[in-house]
Amino acid sequence: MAYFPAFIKLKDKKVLIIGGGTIAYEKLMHLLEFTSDITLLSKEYSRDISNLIAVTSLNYIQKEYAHTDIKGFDIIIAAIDDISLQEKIYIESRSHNCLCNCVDLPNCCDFIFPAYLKKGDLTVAISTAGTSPAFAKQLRIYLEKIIPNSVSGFLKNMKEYRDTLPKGEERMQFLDKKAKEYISKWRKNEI
Ligand SMILES: C[C@@]1(CC(=O)O)C2=NC(=C\c3[nH]c(c(CCC(=O)O)c3CC(=O)O)Cc3[nH]c(c(CC(=O)O)c3CCC(=O)O)/C=C3\N/C(=C\2)[C@@H](CCC(=O)O)[C@]3(C)CC(=O)O)/[C@H]1CCC(=O)O
Ligand SMILES: NC(=O)c1ccc[n+]([C@@H]2O[C@H](COP(=O)([O-])OP(=O)(O)OC[C@H]3O[C@@H](n4cnc5c(N)ncnc54)[C@H](O)[C@@H]3O)[C@@H](O)[C@H]2O)c1
Repeated sequence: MAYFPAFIKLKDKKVLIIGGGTIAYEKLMHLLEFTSDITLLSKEYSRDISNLIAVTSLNYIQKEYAHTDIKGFDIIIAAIDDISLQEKIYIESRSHNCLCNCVDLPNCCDFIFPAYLKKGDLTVAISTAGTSPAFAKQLRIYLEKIIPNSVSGFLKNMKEYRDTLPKGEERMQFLDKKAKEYISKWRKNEI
């Protein structure tokens, strides 16, 4: 079954990434765009992660994972190169009030990472339900090219209208017309 697309507010959520290699770094870079309350736990850290730790105030613990290390975290990402440990962490997470993502085991994921692009307040997220992460990535690259950067300014104006115009049918029609006009200009390469 496909995954329900939702946008999660990470404010006040404690995130734990277990693992300090290539994939942990990728997940970390994506999460850092949305929250800074991230703790890393790993036996060893890659050069990229070590460099980041040196210049930011990321919490990190250098140790082998032990049962109960996930306690107190709301979101767990098991990014170790040990599939049986990923499964153990997932099973353990069932008795905690948290969401778990295991990077090798789609069946042991309460949520999966989409490929996404951000332009101002626009976020476009792409999932293939785990069928082809490579395709999700390439589609993201394509959409990044075709979605105009001006969309962030356009959305700022739309926010201003919503904040100032009185709610109701008239405002709804006005906003719909503005959105339609923007997309129509975009399609004619006029922006
Ligand atoms: C989108 C993206 C987001 C991100 O990482 O934040 C993401 N994977 C990305 C890249 C990527 N991952 C892989 C390749 C190699 C080519 C290929 O296999 O296609 C590439 C391409 C590359 O790196 O170039 C290999 C891979 N991935 C998973 C497995 C395990 C398995 O499938 O069993 C294996 C096999 C490992 C092995 O080889 O053994 C699993 C998952 N990967 C997901 C997300 C989730 C499903 C997303 C969806 O709905 O499609 C899910 C289920 C879980 C999760 O990670 O949350 C990010 C692109 C970001 C971007 O650039 O925009
Ligand atoms: N989901 C995805 O998008 C995706 C994409 C490609 C690969 N993968 C999978 O992700 C996994 C990780 O890949 P990688 O390239 O980051 O590996 P890596 O070897 O670069 O990193 C593994 C990290 O896990 C740490 N680690 C291992 N066992 C540990 C333990 N018991 N306690 C604490 N830390 C421990 C290591 O110290 C290391 O930092 C692989 O199994 C790979 O198949 C997932």
